[in-house]
Amino acid sequence: MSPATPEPVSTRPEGARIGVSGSGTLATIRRGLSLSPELTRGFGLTLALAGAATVGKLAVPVAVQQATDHGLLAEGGPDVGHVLRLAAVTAVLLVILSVANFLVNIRLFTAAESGLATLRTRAFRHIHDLSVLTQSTERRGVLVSRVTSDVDTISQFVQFGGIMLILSIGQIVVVTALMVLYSPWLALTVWLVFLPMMLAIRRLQPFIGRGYSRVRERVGSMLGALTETIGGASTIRAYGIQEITRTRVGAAIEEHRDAATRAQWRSVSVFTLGMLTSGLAVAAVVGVGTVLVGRGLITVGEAVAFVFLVQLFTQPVNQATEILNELQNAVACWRRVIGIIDTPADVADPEPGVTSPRGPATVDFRGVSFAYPRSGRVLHEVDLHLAAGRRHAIVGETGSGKTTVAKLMTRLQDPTEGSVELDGTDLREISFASLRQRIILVPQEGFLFDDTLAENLRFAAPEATDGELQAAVEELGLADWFADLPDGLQTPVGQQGESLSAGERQLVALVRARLADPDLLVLDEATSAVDPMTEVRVQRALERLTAGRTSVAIAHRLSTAEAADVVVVMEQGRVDAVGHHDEVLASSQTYQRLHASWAAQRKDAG
Ligand SMILES: Nc1ncnc2c1ncn2[C@@H]1O[C@H](COP(=O)(O)OP(=O)(O)OP(=O)(O)O)[C@@H](O)[C@H]1O
Repeated sequence: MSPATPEPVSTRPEGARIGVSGSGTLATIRRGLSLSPELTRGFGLTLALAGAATVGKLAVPVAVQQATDHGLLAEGGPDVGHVLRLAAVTAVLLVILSVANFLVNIRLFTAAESGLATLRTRAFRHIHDLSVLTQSTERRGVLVSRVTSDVDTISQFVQFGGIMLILSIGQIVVVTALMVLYSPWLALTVWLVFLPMMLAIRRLQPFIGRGYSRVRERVGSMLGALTETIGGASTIRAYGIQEITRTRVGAAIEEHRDAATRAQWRSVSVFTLGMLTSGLAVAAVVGVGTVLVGRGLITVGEAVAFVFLVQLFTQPVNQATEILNELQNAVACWRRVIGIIDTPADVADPEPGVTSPRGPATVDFRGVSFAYPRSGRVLHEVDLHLAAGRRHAIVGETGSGKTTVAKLMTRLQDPTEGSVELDGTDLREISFASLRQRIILVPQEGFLFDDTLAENLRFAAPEATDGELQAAVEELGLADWFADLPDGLQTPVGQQGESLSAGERQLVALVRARLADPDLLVLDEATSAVDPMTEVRVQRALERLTAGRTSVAIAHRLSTAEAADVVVVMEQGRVDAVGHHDEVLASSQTYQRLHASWAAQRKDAG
């Protein structure tokens, strides 16, 4: 089999896709609650307060019945005193009920906000623990939407829905009990009118739930499309592809609108059904109630109280349907957030991890093969030794596996087969903290945050004083560049460093690496051209940075390969040759080809 042919390999769950939890509704709620313990803390008291408030709602219909039967229609004429006393007691009860309601709301808000902040933090931290590869299987916007808008939806449900669902059911039971007490026949009438609607809603529920799940997915895709477009604004403008981009974003927004409209349609239909049923129930109560009063089976007060009771019955029935919608929606979101938390961190911090002692670093690849998910092998049984304190350059055609080697060396990914060792210890056994002290990857485009230069440098050494930052700059021979900056260390770098030139951003990355002071420095050499003055500065800084340190550069320039102590030539996922520039130039046809093409380019440029 030729090396270029992808071989089927049994892969570990490298870069596992971030999925959606597949557990059932109850299991999802249970898991969701266990991930945010604040949600259930003190729930008993909240429930008791809410229960008292619910029972308190019966005060009005009971007072109406009592006032009618024993006040207005009292034997011997209306008893105003009795009615006023009843009104006073009811008013006091209503004040107590309002205070209880207020406390319930405050307690729910507080619990929901702190519980969901915990969930957000957990999900966010876990995204960070996932391998770069896993992260890149999802569009960034989709992940953002899971941590933000999905958690918001859960929050809406948890704040009101959860407890309201319990209370609504409680209210239906309590109201039914009072109705049966007043008149079993009228109670039966109300239930008979509502029963078909309740059954219909049960059948419609899954349908509504699916609608909301689709809305959540579309929110994620829409955010994904929007963040990509905003992040790639300059490329879009440069290639004049605004129209295509607008169409893509437009399509995502349109799909969301469509899904949201459908979901709302379903939910409004159920709501309307509820309204219609409650109207019919009142009509039925008035009709049947009049007959029953006429036959002397119930009192006038009881009949009037029933109109209020129907309302107290309708409200939770309608509310319960709405809350069930919200529940479906929240469970869909919970599944998505739990999906993040349950995605295995395939590049995990070992427990307990070994601390690798500082000092000159050697690296060994032993029979390393690697396959990306859904790709064939891209590295084939690579054996490689990198000697301490030497400058290495990895060269090869595009796609030959240079970056993959760098990712394995820095443990951004683990090998599918074989092992990578640092001073004889498998990288998988070394704690992240120790690894990050010893190995640093300087990417082509180091990420800069929208802050000052000093704060961006401090990402490598949070404790560093301004003096130490300044010293690092000087050590790399960049004092002249620094002197040119308008505000020195306090110069703002702009969003993603856009206020600096590409070359200056490379310099910042090198100073960061100097501050981190690793034993092994892995450099993805920048391919973007910079002005000659900055180029000289970059080269000078690189020379100083790599002096006496084990370094590996993914070399895109002939000069880097020529200046290295050791050149590693990659060819279609295998190591083709290792040696000094002169040696590999003599022995490797791949290197000869690369060299010839570089030399031609240099001649053209000159
Ligand atoms: N995330 C990924 N998923 C699937 N395949 C990938 C992924 N990243 C890289 N590859 C494939 O792995 C192979 C090696 O890629 P790698 O980036 O290591 O090559 P490279 O030599 O660094 O290339 P370049 O010089 O263009 O950066 C290529 O065939 C590439 O298409």
